[in-house]
Amino acid sequence: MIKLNNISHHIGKQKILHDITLSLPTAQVIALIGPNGAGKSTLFSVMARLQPLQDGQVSFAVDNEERDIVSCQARTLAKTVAMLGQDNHVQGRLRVHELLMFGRYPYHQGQPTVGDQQKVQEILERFELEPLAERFLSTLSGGQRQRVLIAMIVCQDTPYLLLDEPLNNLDMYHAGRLMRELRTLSHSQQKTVVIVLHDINQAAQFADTVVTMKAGEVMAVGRPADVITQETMKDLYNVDVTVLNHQGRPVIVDTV
Ligand SMILES: Nc1ncnc2c1ncn2[C@@H]1O[C@H](COP(=O)(O)OP(=O)(O)OP(=O)(O)O)[C@@H](O)[C@H]1O
Repeated sequence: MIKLNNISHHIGKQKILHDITLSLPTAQVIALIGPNGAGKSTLFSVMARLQPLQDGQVSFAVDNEERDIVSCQARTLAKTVAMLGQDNHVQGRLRVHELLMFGRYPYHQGQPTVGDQQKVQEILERFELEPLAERFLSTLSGGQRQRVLIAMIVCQDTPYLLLDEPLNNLDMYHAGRLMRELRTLSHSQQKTVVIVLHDINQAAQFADTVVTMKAGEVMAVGRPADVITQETMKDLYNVDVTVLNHQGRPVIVDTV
């Protein structure tokens, strides 16, 4: 469980997050949706301690223990939550398998073990990255680089993953593969995967829970069928949609 308690956040004089209180269940795929500028990335960076927590509390439950992000040691936090941001600058002179090994740093601290190598190999296979393993990052396409970055985050093997728009640059095949892989990780390895998505139909198809945000506030939390409605889409995005049903999950079509 992730517990967010009365989170508020300012940048300069502007209030970006307004008193967010939220409990997110364990072992689920949770989609965080909302319009540009709603505060989704800011919330993630506060949750992952990339920005200092100004107001409120954030904790991650691990083995009946609540890890508060303010008091948690850096190494413990790195074994608790991994985050993929939107702007990822990677050193181009690294090979793909070397970047994945970076994800193991909290465990090996610079001295990889056989176990770390096995983990990297497992993730290379799971994400169909073996053909790229020896390539330098600077030689990869945008989508390939994105897939490698996500694989590095998964190598970190944390119980909580925060992925900010992971489907950026991914084609239809790789987007679907990634969402299925994340669902498997979540349901079979009890990982909690929170994903910012702009593709509402991906959220509708793969999320167990959808959280909607607008203007720094959480508007709704629930199952896709309950949250992704004509009214919610109008309220969030000011678009008129038709909501269809496919195997019990909503599918939206822009009807403007
Ligand atoms: N460094 C900054 N300085 C000033 N304002 C900022 C800064 N970073 C973010 N903001 C503002 O905070 C608000 C929330 O931004 P944030 O990036 O969290 O939104 P988002 O929901 O992730 O948006 P998007 O879907 O466009 O990625 C926006 O109004 C943005 O302009």
